[in-house]
Amino acid sequence: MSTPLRLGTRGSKLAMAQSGHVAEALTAATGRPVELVEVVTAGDRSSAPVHRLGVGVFVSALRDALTAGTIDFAVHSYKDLPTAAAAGLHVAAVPTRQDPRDALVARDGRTLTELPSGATVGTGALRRIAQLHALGMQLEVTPIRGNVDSRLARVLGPEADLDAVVLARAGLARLGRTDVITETLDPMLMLPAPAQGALAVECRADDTDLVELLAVLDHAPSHAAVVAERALLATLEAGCSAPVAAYAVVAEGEPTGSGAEGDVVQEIYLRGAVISPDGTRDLRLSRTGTLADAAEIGKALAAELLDLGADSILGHDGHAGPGTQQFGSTE
Ligand SMILES: NCc1[nH]cc(CCC(=O)O)c1CC(=O)O
Repeated sequence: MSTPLRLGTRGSKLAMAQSGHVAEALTAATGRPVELVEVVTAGDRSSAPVHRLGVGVFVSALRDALTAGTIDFAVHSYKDLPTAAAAGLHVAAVPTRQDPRDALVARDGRTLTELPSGATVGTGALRRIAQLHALGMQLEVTPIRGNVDSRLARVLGPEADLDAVVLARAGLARLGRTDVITETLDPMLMLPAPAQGALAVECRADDTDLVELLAVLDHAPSHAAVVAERALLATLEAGCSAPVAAYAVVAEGEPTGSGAEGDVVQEIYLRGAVISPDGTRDLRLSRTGTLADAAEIGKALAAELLDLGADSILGHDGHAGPGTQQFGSTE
């Protein structure tokens, strides 16, 4: 029996669930045993709003452990990874992505359109806050943080103080809690975060045997979708807590004309959005291309959004943007 591979993971229920799935899948595919090693990150220790903690709060300690060699590989929620490449590290696989859409969990089984004006909706992400305001439903959007259970308790628990919360469907799915969802939100209304629902399996770039081994976990269409979404995010120079949304769908396109073999080309459809936190400015565009051009599609869509003024929404042009305004109050 070979020595177990050490898989570094955050200790939250969600992180443990997703790392456990990856460990099982790797052992099933390769026969290699995997042990989970818990690593505490700054994001776990602080209860400040995520957009105040800075990029990478959930991943830096895991990456430090990888670099130091105390773990062999790590599983991250891909949307929590900063877009800047990490020196010496490599994303060796993106497993099949979960449904990336956001979910509404509301009292009395309500859907979004059934929420009365003034209904209180909790969410921590600027992207969701912005899109909830953009609906023009006069919702009272309340910033919340914490793990999935504590967020659900704000609606479902004995001390419930909110009418609804919005959170990633993927997180609920990994915890086996999709039963509480009252509506899975249409991406045309609530476009997900870049890479939401996807995992990144990361190891040291020079650990070539492991890079090769982990590749069995990769799902090419999921990987390409994430590449397109994150190219958009990186080109906008925005982080995981910016009011930027992107969602790529990979589908088989029309067979290309003459090919006797009837080549089926995989097409990628990317939609991106930049929304001001108060919802008054809302830029949304989409674009299609081939799978091989995933990164270029993301960059091109970001360039189009910048042409429309995304910069001023993101605060890169010296005007007030998310970095310079105050959020966190009940708007
Ligand atoms: N920002 C927190 C976070 N990071 C990853 C997930 C779970 C969903 C995923 O893996 O994309 C969540 C919870 C949420 O957004 O509700």
